[in-house]
Amino acid sequence: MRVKICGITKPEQGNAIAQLGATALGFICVPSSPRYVSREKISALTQGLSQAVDRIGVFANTTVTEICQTVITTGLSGVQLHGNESPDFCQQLRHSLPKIEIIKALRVRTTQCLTNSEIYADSVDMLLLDAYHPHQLGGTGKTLDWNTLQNYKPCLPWLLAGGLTPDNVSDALSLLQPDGIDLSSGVERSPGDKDLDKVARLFTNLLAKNSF
Ligand SMILES: O=C(O)c1ccccc1NCC(=O)[C@H](O)[C@H](O)COP(=O)(O)O
Repeated sequence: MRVKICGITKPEQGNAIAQLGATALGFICVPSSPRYVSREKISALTQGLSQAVDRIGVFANTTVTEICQTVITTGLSGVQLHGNESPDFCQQLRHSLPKIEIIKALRVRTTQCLTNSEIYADSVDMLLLDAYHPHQLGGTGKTLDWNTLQNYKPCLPWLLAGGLTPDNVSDALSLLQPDGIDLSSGVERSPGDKDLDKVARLFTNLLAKNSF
């Protein structure tokens, strides 16, 4: 199972989290986020990382040009679209960056969002389900209603996000079988400052559940 830890801002924490077992690290490229990192910062954060670890840039409601420039200057391996990007936008991006993984995040407000996820079938590689918050795009610590996701069988691989912590991840994975999980605030001391003890506990709990 993929384990993505998002909102990395410190090189020593990114390296330690990769060593603990994360298969992907996420870098927030949304300027309004407290976890925002510039292109220069992303390059510094990814410099010593093993090539086996995916480097995902998280964008929201920006342009294809901005995303392409960031990917090219930093060497990101994937892009997560966390705003209101349409399938058409995702297609344009895929055309411009054919070798880059594209993850479309859906902030699930109603079960209709889950049905609508099919519209991305031909334009992205993976979906990420996150909790909806009226004023924040991501990193909210809010959980989804896992019960409503029990019959969710999307056409694409998917990541479960939203309020996951070392303590609740086993419960989530008892109910759901995502292709991976994504955590941010549940393994932090404060926004952008990851707590390595919490990350270690996450992997211990995943191993105990045979999910990793
Ligand atoms: O984390 C942010 O600050 C953020 C800001 C703007 C867009 C997306 C953002 N995060 C995206 C993520 O992938 C988070 O990991 C995801 O929302 C889950 O966060 P959490 O509920 O804190 O685990």
